[in-house]
Amino acid sequence: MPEDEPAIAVAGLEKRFGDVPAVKGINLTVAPGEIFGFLGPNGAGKSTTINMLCTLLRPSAGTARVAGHDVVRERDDVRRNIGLVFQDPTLDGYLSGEQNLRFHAELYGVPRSAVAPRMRQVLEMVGLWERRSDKVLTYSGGMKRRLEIARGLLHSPRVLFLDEPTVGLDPQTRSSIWDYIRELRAAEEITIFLTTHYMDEAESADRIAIMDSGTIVALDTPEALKAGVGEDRVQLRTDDDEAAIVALRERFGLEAVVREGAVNFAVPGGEQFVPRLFAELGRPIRSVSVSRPSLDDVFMSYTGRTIRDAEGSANAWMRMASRGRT
Ligand SMILES: Nc1ncnc2c1ncn2[C@@H]1O[C@H](COP(=O)(O)OP(=O)(O)OP(=O)(O)O)[C@@H](O)[C@H]1O
Repeated sequence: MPEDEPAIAVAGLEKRFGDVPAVKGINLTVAPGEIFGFLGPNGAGKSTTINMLCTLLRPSAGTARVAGHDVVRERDDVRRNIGLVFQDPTLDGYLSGEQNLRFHAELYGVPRSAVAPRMRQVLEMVGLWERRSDKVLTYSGGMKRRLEIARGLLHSPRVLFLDEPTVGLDPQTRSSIWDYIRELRAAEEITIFLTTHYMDEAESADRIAIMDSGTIVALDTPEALKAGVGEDRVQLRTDDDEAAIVALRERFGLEAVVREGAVNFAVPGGEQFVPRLFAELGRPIRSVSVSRPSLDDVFMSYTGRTIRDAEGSANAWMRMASRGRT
């Protein structure tokens, strides 16, 4: 791959399943060595996009180049240069960790003399070298995910695709998987493209794209996206929330809602606003907290929904759809 070629370059990429436009003409470029997060609720089109980039699905229109090769015309070159860790585990539980990796090395034609040293390197990287001879069915969920990451790296790919690498894992294991992802980038200089619907995880990416209903609605660094929201979040605890909401509207022209047992609203320069709030609200205040916008707020500002609401409606839709089929 030439030095200045992006690791991933996507232009006008589309995928339709019959009448369903799953991906509606997206554009993005990922630089070599970047950790790029692809974020969005269920059904947004993340997996469809990643499947096209990995050559597992043929685009309906547009182009995508990965590691310097076209995903349609140079499929085998793309495949040789990418590693995949997908949502559904594909490890063989009756084989040891080491045997699972050997099998993969053969599939990918890793030169025989390179297999043993590389296997040790990747197993040490994910902290599984000591457990390499144990059957995979004795591993915890986090260990299995780490083994899959090691396997995805075995043939030294230029780009590693991780589709929801931490889904279903507890918060501690999720954070340790992220530690591995960051170490990996430092150690291997590879590009990492991952999907997630955990907003807190997306903070760890260099840049993120937020996808909703088949389109990219925002793409930037997490910091820039949050700064773009512009307003801070204020949580106010009072003895009479309804009266506080009326006072906020009448005195400051602010619209507030009750959420998590407190009055919530957004205002530019939240910290500077607090003294005015105490002086002018005209209602007793028990406590106030101010926070910077989160990626949840970014998602809200671009889509008008929280990611959880978006998932709720997608799930409700899927339940309806599956009832419709019976
Ligand atoms: N093989 C398929 N046939 C028909 N429709 C599909 C197919 N695969 C995906 N879709 C539809 O395309 C849309 C995007 O789905 P996709 O799986 O890419 O979303 P996602 O963002 O990855 O969601 P999740 O987080 O649930 O994996 C959805 O409406 C889905 O129902």
